[in-house]
Parts: sequence; C-alpha cells; structure tokens
Amino acid sequence: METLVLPAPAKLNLFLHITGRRDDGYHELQSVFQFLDLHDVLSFTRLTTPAIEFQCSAAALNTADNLVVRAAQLLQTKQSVKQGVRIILDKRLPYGGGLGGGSSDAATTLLALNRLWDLQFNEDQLAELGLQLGADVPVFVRGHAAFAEGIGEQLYPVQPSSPWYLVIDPGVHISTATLFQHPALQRDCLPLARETWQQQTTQNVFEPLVRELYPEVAKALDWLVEYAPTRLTGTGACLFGAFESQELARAALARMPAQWNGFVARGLNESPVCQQLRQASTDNLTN
Ligand SMILES: C[C@@](CO)(OP(=O)(O)O)[C@H](O)COP(=O)(O)OP(=O)(O)OC[C@H]1O[C@@H](n2ccc(N)nc2=O)[C@H](O)[C@@H]1O
Ligand SMILES: Nc1ncnc2c1ncn2[C@@H]1O[C@H](COP(=O)(O)OP(=O)(O)O)[C@@H](O)[C@H]1O
Repeated sequence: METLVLPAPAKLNLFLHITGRRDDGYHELQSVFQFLDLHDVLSFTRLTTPAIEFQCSAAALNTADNLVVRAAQLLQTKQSVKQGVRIILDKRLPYGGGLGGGSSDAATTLLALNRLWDLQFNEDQLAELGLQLGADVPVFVRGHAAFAEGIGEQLYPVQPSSPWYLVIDPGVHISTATLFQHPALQRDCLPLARETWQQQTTQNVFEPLVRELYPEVAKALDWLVEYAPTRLTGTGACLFGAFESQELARAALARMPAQWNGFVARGLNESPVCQQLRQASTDNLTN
C-alpha cells in the first residue's frame, strides 16, 4: 500500500480589489496571495479498487461534497482512473474565514493524486482543473505567492516580505457568495500596475462592507490596528496584522480578548506542499 502525506497551507489576501464584473456574474479581481506556515494535513493511500474513501477530523466537513472528494472525483473521471484512494484530512485551519483552507485541501488533493495515480498532468492542466473547483484553487496548485488577476486564475509570482502575522478569527460566519452580490460592494477599482503594487495604496474592498454588516469583525479590526497594520483576508471574517517579529505578534496575541481565536504564523512565498513534492517524492512514498 502506498501512502503520501502532504500539507495544505492557508493563504492571506494582502489586498483585494474588484475591477469589474463578468457576464457570468463572477468578479474580476486584483489581489496578492501569500501563504502561511499553518496548514491542514492530508494523507492519501492508494486503493486498487476505484473507491474514494474520505474521513475528516472536523465532523461538519465529513461529507461527500467536501472539496477534497470533488477534486479526487474530477481527476478520476477526467482520466478514467481505475484506482481509488483513501483520504484522511486532519483539519487544522479555521474554515469559511477567508484563509482558503478548502481550496488548499483541493489543490493538495490534485497534486497528490496526480503523483499517486501517475496521471502526468502538468502544472497548467492541474491549475485549470482546480479552477473548476473554486477561484482560489489555482494559486495553491502553482505554489508561489502571486499577484492575481481575472477571477484569481491569472497568476504572476511575486516576492513580498514575509512578516509574522497575528491572524484573528472573530468567530463570525460570512458567505462569500452573498458578499459578492451585495449592492454596496465597490466594483470599480482602477487597475494597478502589477510591477509597482507595493508602492501603491491598496485595500480589501470587502472591509467597509464587512465592518458594517458584522460589528464583531469591526471590533477585532479596531483592536488589532492598535498593534500593527491590519486587514481583512478574502471576504473574511479572518483578519491579520503584520509584525516585525514573532515575539511582537505573540505579545499582541497574549493580550487578545478571549472571545476571539487567534494564531501567529509566518508569511511564506513558496507553498510547503509544492516544495515537499519537488524535493523528495520517493521519501514520501512508503511501501
Ligand atoms: C474572495 C476570495 C479571495 O481570495 O477568497 P475567500 O474569501 O473565499 O477565501 C476568492 O476570490 C473566492 O474564491 P473561492 O472561495 O474559491 O470562490 P468560489 O467558490 O469560486 O465562488 C464562490 C462565489 O463567490 C462569487 N465570486 C467568487 C469569485 C469571484 N472572482 N467572483 C465572484 O463573484 C460567486 O458568486 C461564487 O459563486
Ligand atoms: N476541505 C474543506 N475545508 C474547508 N472547507 C471546505 C472543505 N470542503 C468544502 N468546504 C466548504 O468550503 C467553505 C469555504 O471554506 P474555506 O476554503 O476554508 O474558506 P474561505 O473560502 O472562506 O477561504 C466552507 O465553509 C465549507 O463549507
């Protein structure tokens, strides 16, 4: 039996602008994605029958429509694969909070099964398949911090600094689809030149809306900004502050009001899953 164990990292949107809306209702974005050194862990065991078995440590996600199962099914049908897989997801990332964990789990599944089932898809093909599962999946497939355009699928590698982040989950559920439909959402940001984004003023366009609709998120943003430059990630509700050192981020975490959850993590410009797959494919495969 062959088993592959791989991480699925979280992401932050360092900024998020909307520059327009497509005919199919999806929005044209500009954003910069950076990964965090906090991740879910997935294990993939090859089965000789075509079954896809799935087990998740979070009961609410232990379902047949989990993005991990959908990613495995997509590959299986695309290539008429006769083998199967048992997937165990150790869910460590908060979900539904703009950290992209579901998309990252899906991307890790595509990368892992491409290897385990020997499918020979290249990176472009896997990113394209990933896009069918969600707008955030391609960046996790490619594995580089990136300036994103289109709906998040046009990706250009960037190398932002890697501060220590204090990420706060204020415990509020926000529906991505509902926020994207909101009439007050700013959809007319002027396109930024991607070479100079760090010299330009940026924001997360969802932030004013989320502040208004979810006072608890506004409270957390107002608390954290006393310690560090602070921003919402994705459509929230998670938010982050960027610190110069782990100690400073931890000191702020120690003072954080008890009603929120928080963690300290480092920004990463390379995804650990891609590094791991590149480095030692055979080390990870145990007979
Ligand atoms: C906003 C972002 C920023 O990274 O992240 P999250 O807050 O979800 O992490 C993403 O664009 C979200 O990506 P993802 O979570 O994969 O979205 P999807 O499942 O593809 O889409 C969910 C819904 O959001 C809307 N949507 C999403 C992306 C986009 N560019 N335009 C949209 O209008 C659509 O209504 C869609 O039905
Ligand atoms: N493996 C998964 N991990 C997390 N969420 C998942 C997963 N599969 C499906 N989902 C669904 O996707 C939603 C978005 O999850 P996630 O990607 O973690 O957050 P976000 O899109 O807000 O960054 C969850 O609320 C959940 O219903």
